[in-house]
Amino acid sequence: MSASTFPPAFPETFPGAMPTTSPLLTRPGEVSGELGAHVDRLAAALPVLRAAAPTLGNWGTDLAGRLLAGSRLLAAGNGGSAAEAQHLTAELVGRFDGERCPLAAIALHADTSSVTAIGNDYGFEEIYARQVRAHARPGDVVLLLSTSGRSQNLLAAADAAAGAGANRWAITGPGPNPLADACDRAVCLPGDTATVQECHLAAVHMLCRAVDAAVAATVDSAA
Ligand SMILES: O=C(CO)[C@@H](O)[C@H](O)[C@H](O)[C@H](O)COP(=O)(O)O
Repeated sequence: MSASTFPPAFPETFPGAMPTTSPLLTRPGEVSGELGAHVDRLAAALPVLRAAAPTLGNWGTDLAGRLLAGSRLLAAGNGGSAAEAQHLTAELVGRFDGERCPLAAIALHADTSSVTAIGNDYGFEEIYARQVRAHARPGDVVLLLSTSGRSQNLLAAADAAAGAGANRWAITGPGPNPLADACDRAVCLPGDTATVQECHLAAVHMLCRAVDAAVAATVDSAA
C-alpha cells in the first residue's frame, strides 16, 4: 500500500475488511453512541470494584506472604480471562511497581503442550484440573478467573485444588455463581462480559500493587 492510500477509507477499501453486515461496521460516526455506552457500562461497574479494594488488598498481603514462604500461584481462565491470568503471572514473575524478587506464578493455559495433550486425552474439562493435581501443593493459591463463573474446566480446577489442599480464590462476573460458591474466597464484579473483563484487569493490577507493597514491607522489616 502506498503512503498516499494510508490510512484507507473505512471500511470499504481496507484489504480483507469485514463485510458491513454489522451495524457497528457501517459508519464510524454512527457507532459512537454504542462506544459511549460501553464506557458508561464500565463506569457503572467501577464503584463495585472500588468497594473491593480492601478485599484485594488483603488478598495481596496474604499472597505475598505465601509466595515469599515458597508457595506458588497457579492461575487459570478461558479466552479473555486466560489473558488476564497470564497478565497476572507475568507481573509477579517479572515486576510490577518496582524491583523485587521474582515470585512463583504459573498461568496454566500457557503450557500449550499440556493443555492440548490433556484436552485431547481426557477432555477439555480436565485441562486445568489435571495440571492443578500435578502442580498444586498445600498452601499454594489457585486463582480462577471467569466472567460467567460457570466454566466447567474451572469448576473442575477448583475441585482439584481442594483435593490438593490449595487455597481456591476466584475473580468472577456477577455473583452468585457456581465458581464463586466453590471457592474459599471470591470477588464478583458486575456487568456484561466485556465490562467484567475490563474490571478484572484492574483487579489484577490492584492485587499486584498490594503484593508489591507487602513484599516491600517484609523486606524493609527484615533489613
Ligand atoms: O473474551 C471473550 C468474549 O469477550 C471470550 O473469549 C470469552 O473469554 C470466552 O467466551 C470464555 O470461554 C468465557 O469463559 P468464562 O469467562 O465464562 O469462564
